[in-house]
Amino acid sequence: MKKVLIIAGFDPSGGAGVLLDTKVVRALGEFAVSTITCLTVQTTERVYDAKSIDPDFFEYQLQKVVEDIKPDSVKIGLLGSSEIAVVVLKNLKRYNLKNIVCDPVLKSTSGFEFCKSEFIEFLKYDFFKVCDVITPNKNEAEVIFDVEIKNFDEDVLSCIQERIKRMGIKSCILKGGHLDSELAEDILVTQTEIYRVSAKKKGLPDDIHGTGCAFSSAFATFIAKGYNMYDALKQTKDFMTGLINASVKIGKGRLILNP
Ligand SMILES: Nc1ncnc2c1ncn2[C@@H]1O[C@H](COP(=O)(O)OP(=O)(O)O)[C@@H](O)[C@H]1O
Ligand SMILES: Cc1ncc(COP(=O)(O)OP(=O)(O)O)c(N)n1
Repeated sequence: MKKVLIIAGFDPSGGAGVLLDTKVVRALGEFAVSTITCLTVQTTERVYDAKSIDPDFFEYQLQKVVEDIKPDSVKIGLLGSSEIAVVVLKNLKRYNLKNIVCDPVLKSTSGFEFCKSEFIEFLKYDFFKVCDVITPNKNEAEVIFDVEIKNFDEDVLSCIQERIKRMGIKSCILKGGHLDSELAEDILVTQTEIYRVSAKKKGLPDDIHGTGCAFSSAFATFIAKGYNMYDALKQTKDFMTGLINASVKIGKGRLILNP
């Protein structure tokens, strides 16, 4: 059995964060171990607050689990503070962890700002370099690459490809859930290739909660299974389409995924 290390935040409603991530890994037949970076007060309607775990305590948690269980891939979700991000970066290097998939969660769809500007600079110029792939949505990609995105046209993609080379980022999957289009298109941009997958969009762009968390966990699981990036993306897209089509309403707010 493959092991996927989840480094992410806690959403008590189960619609995002480690509760969803671990369900995704399990649904794909592999084993998730999880470390929690921060706690949120959150429902299917919105994020109310977030509080980081003490960085030393978080590091203790991470080191002990990694010394016990060697992961086949790592999914990084909400980091929540520069202090936690510094600890994660230090330990990714220290334990020489491989197959690192980072979902750069900056702001919730309901508008809650998870991080400050100096934290974003740290991610851009120090953290992303050690990741094998980052998976920003439209809004995150605009902040990370300093480019306005109305759609994924050739000009936008070549601009992003040029920036990932300049910033030393190995590869990036641009997620198109928030674009105003009939298709939900996701694009893998490496330093040399551009590869697209798409599916029909269900409902309105922001109707479903947790899609970014599920996407990055599924992708990390397919990488742990040994798929290359292109096949992992195809598999992830099929898995996501099934999950999204079966999304459920369990609270007063957005639909959630139930892997
Ligand atoms: N309404 C939708 N219909 C179909 N696919 C969607 C929909 N919303 C998001 N997706 C897909 O879910 C995944 C996560 O994308 P996105 O919602 O953009 O990320 P995030 O949750 O980080 O904002 C992508 O594969 C995207 O194409
Ligand atoms: C604890 C926690 N982690 C991540 C998110 C963001 O979830 P995501 O799937 O990226 O996007 P939205 O559901 O906000 O559209 C979160 N809300 N909480």
